Amino acid sequence: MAVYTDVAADELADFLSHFELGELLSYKGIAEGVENSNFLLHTSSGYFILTLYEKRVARNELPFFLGLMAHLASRGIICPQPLKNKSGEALSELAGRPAVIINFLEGIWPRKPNAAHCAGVGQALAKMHLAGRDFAMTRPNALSVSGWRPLFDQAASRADELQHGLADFLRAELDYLEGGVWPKNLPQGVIHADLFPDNVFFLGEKVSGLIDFTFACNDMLAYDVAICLNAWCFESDCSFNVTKARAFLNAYGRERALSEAEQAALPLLARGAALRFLLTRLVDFLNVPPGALVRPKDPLEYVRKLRFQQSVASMRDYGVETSGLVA
Ligand SMILES: Nc1ncnc2c1ncn2[C@@H]1O[C@H](COP(=O)(O)OP(=O)(O)OP(=O)(O)O)[C@@H](O)[C@H]1O
Ligand SMILES: N[C@@H](CCO)C(=O)O
Repeated sequence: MAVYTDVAADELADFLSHFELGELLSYKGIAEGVENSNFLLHTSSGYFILTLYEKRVARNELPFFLGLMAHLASRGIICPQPLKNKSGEALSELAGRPAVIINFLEGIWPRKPNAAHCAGVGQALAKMHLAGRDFAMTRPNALSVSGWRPLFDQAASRADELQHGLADFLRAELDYLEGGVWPKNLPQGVIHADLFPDNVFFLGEKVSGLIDFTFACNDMLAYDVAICLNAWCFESDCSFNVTKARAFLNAYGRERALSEAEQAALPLLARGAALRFLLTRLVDFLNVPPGALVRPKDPLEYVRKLRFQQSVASMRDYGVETSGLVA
């Protein structure tokens, strides 16, 4: 459960008195997520989500996330909307943390995504990329290549506690990706940067909403595709599923065709994406704050995914003939 910061009932009731949300009936910490503290609120007006932003989120970045959610919604993307308090502000403070209340989205995230879910997320991701084109604010990706070495340095001395040789494996991959191979001239835009299954809600096999824009930023659009390829197209034993990859990539390509350069770069971007999540998971695994209610995610899952991506030569290994996707 991700609750790093506890909130007392009287403190919450006082906070809610600044909103037009009626009376607090009950609230509970949400048993999912690893980044921020989330609570489900039940008030006399309905259900809402309260997020207290934690370590990886700087307060001055919150207007970007909140503005993006409003922008995407105005372009037809279903995502939570921040609620304004009686003073007209969406961002306030609770228990010493930046705090936002958002509306509750219907749907559930898929515990075992199938090919239809993968197609759904492919289409939704491309639509989000298109909808983000005219969003005026920008935020650099703090967790792109230059952000990985500091994570590695935090974890290197203890990495082998998880797996013998892990520190050397990570160092070699980092040296490679930092060594000038990372693409520079691919199409850029607003990316979600964390569109894992637990951030995509479905009603049946239809996407009903995207959540958690905490890592959204400006970066290569194909990097977002690579993140999803890793997050959606492997089985629980970490074997790659070409049927899911084909469904995901083709659905993405029908909304926004990947250029030849993007396709050529995808295996490399997927290596980088695997390393990025491996590193944050490793740091989190080794540094669970005392008293926090959180279930850290498995770093070794991403070792296996990274090894697979290191073996990929081209889009064919993802089960896709390039012609259908080229811009
Ligand atoms: N708008 C919403 N409507 C319904 N449920 C929500 C909403 N926002 C969050 N949740 C619930 O809270 C959980 C955690 O939310 P979220 O993914 O934003 O947290 P996080 O700590 O930032 O997670 P992550 O580890 O994915 O970065 C979600 O899996 C979902 O169950
Ligand atoms: N989606 C991330 C956690 C949130 O950043 C992971 O699975 O490692």
